[in-house]
Amino acid sequence: MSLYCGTFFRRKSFGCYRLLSTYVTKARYLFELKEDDEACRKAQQTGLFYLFHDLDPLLQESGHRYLVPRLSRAELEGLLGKFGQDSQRIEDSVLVGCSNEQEAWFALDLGLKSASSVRASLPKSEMEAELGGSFVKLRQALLQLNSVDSSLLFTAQALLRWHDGHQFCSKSGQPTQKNMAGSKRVCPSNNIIYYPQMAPVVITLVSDGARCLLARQSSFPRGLYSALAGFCDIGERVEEAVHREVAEEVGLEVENIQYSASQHWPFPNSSLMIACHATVKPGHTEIQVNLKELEAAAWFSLDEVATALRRKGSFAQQQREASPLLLPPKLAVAHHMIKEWVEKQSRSSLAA
Ligand SMILES: NC(=O)C1=CN([C@@H]2O[C@H](COP(=O)(O)OP(=O)(O)OC[C@H]3O[C@@H](n4cnc5c(N)ncnc54)[C@H](O)[C@@H]3O)[C@@H](O)[C@H]2O)C=CC1
Ligand SMILES: [Mg+2]
Repeated sequence: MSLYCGTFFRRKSFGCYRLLSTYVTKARYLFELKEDDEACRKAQQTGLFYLFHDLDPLLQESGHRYLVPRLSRAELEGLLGKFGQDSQRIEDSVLVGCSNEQEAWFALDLGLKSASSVRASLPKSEMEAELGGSFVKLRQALLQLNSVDSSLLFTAQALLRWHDGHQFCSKSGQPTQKNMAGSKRVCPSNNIIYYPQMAPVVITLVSDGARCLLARQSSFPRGLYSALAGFCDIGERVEEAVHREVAEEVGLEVENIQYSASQHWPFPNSSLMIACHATVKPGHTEIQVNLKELEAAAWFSLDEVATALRRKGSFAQQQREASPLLLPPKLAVAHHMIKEWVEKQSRSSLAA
């Protein structure tokens, strides 16, 4: 195999060369690590490790941003040794990605409570002192992380949480075993395989052609409005879930459902957010808020939404300034949809 401008050439069985892009090579490598425990164990020798403590990632403050440190195998073994743990503990880690050069990345939680003494939760503050960083709640750190780091940490946290919650087979009650990469767990007594799961959620930005509908739950920060979101029911198509959720939450019927984007969202569990735009039937714009689900919902004009999008400063700052409308952070798919709607409306009002 030779490396050429980030692209691999691989000999095919019938003798000619086929071009494999860096992306394809990476995808095939990750697939191999998930399927082959020995290959994954080998990758742990040269890989890098993200650390967590009870699902909080290790971060280092740098000005107004957070950096995400990664430990080499030698550094991790040194740390474990200081806390009386041997390197076997490294096999609890889960695979979260790899570099273009096939350096595998893993996440390891050293703070989860476990009945076993070999899997003891290591003391948080002593580890922080040793590592020169802090284990920070991911939700709190969201706005100070870049999008690449946050996406990796979202995946890592979701996978670690899933393993923590699936230690036992729901049929036999026996302990399940993780494969080396952490892409599944198996019950040795009946061979049932458990795979990490995400719950599909539809999130819909409803428009009446001139305004868009935004809503808030009582748990949202003061002033924050977002698009309508809801978990898909079992057996439902995405379109059906969009129709039902909008009807349930604001009492409206929608049409012209258009897919926009998707996002993995780890809070409070792992959801696959499926973002769609939709319109209401002409003349049918009267909102009837379901107060069991929402605190308020309202139509907002292009001007109101565009002004809120342009506003700079943190949530806390905007709340202090009593901004009339706060929107979800850039990292959330809801922000992306609202921005997309503003751009489309602005283009059509210019063209008119
Ligand atoms: N990334 C983003 O831009 C946004 C993400 N979200 C996320 O979307 C998710 C769904 O939004 P909600 O309005 O709360 O949903 P929702 O409108 O379906 O209401 C939540 C209720 O649905 C029920 N439910 C059904 N299946 C569930 C499941 N698999 N997990 C948990 N609850 C389930 C529960 O009774 C729960 O109280 C939330 O986790 C929220 O964090 C919401 C808005 C924006
Ligand atoms: Mg909802």
